[in-house]
Amino acid sequence: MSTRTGPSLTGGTPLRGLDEEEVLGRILPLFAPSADLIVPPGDDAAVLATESRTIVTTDTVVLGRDWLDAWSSGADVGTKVVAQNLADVAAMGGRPTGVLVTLVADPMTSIDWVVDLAAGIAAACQQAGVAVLGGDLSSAPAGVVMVSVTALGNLAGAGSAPVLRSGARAGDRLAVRGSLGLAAAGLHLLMHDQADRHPEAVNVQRRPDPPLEAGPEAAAAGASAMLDVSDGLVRDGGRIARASGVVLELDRDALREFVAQISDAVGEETAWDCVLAGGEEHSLLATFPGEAPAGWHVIGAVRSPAEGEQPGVLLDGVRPQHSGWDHFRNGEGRRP
Ligand SMILES: Nc1ncnc2c1ncn2[C@@H]1O[C@H](COP(=O)(O)OP(=O)(O)O)[C@@H](O)[C@H]1O
Ligand SMILES: Cc1ncc(C[n+]2csc(CCOP(=O)(O)OP(=O)(O)O)c2C)c(N)n1
Ligand SMILES: [Mg+2]
Repeated sequence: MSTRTGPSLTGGTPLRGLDEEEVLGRILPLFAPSADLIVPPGDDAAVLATESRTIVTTDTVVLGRDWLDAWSSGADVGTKVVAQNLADVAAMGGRPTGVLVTLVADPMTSIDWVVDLAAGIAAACQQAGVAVLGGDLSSAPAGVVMVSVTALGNLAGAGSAPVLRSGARAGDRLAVRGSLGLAAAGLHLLMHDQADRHPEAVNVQRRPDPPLEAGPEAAAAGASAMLDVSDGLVRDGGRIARASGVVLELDRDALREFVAQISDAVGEETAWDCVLAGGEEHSLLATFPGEAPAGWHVIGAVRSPAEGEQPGVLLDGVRPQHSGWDHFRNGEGRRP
């Protein structure tokens, strides 16, 4: 059953009924002008005025791997791929400034879907005060649609340091800003045709809304390490642990409030899986040498590994069996 609103990927006029200029003519007017954009989209490259060190990151979504047409509209896909990228900028302690967008699509893809995608990208960028700098269009074999976004950002001030994954130290507090498990619960409900059981979770799966302001705030408050939770709390926590050479001790009691938000909709056991291993949340996970700033939930602590112990994540002292998301292991495993 389709729960998507908006135009479907197929139907109506296909891209192959237009030329590239006509497609761009439908898309480019949707993007808001920006005072910092010295040369806007339309020339060989854009020129953006910047004041500080530049952060740059990229993330891609693929039809069938990251969304299904029955679940998500073009605007949902555009909102999500922008959010994923801006969360990576925030997780370095920076503020996003601009995005580049590449669409690679089967020529049978509907122009109405593409315009809806661009509208989602435009709205997400406008909400975050981010300029669309341009992008690229290319065609793909039948059934393939892919959207890739590259985001730029600034560190708070000239000479200011980014917050890396490697700075967590024994004695730090581990804290999260934003929700945990909602996007995964939403995915679970969409897969089981039960979207009406938790509309908010389904909305987070379709349109994550990362706490972007909290990234630079955490940096200013002295965060020692930070990342956004894209592949699951245990998996992403493991990245901080290994990069920093520490053990992250998760406190099960502190995670119960996140489980409680979804357990009625998906059941207690699945709710724990969603909180510990659910991807696509794009909340921020950070370590702080002192008190965590207001709005952050302390969910654990950082300690040095015992002799012979590997860096990693423990839940109430036990290594959780949650592996989280991996594109190659979770993919369909067919030979190309
Ligand atoms: N194909 C690639 N070529 C070069 N670097 C890559 C490639 N894929 C990922 N990386 C880099 O590896 C790191 C981890 O990537 P990823 O797991 O996608 O991070 P995130 O979850 O923050 O998006 C990032 O620094 C990213 O830039
Ligand atoms: C059709 C479909 N299958 C599976 C998923 C689940 N899923 C896709 S990507 C992902 C994890 C995060 O994606 P990734 O591109 O690795 O983000 P990054 O870590 O690079 O930020 C998850 C849980 C989905 N959203 N849609
Ligand atoms: Mg990535």
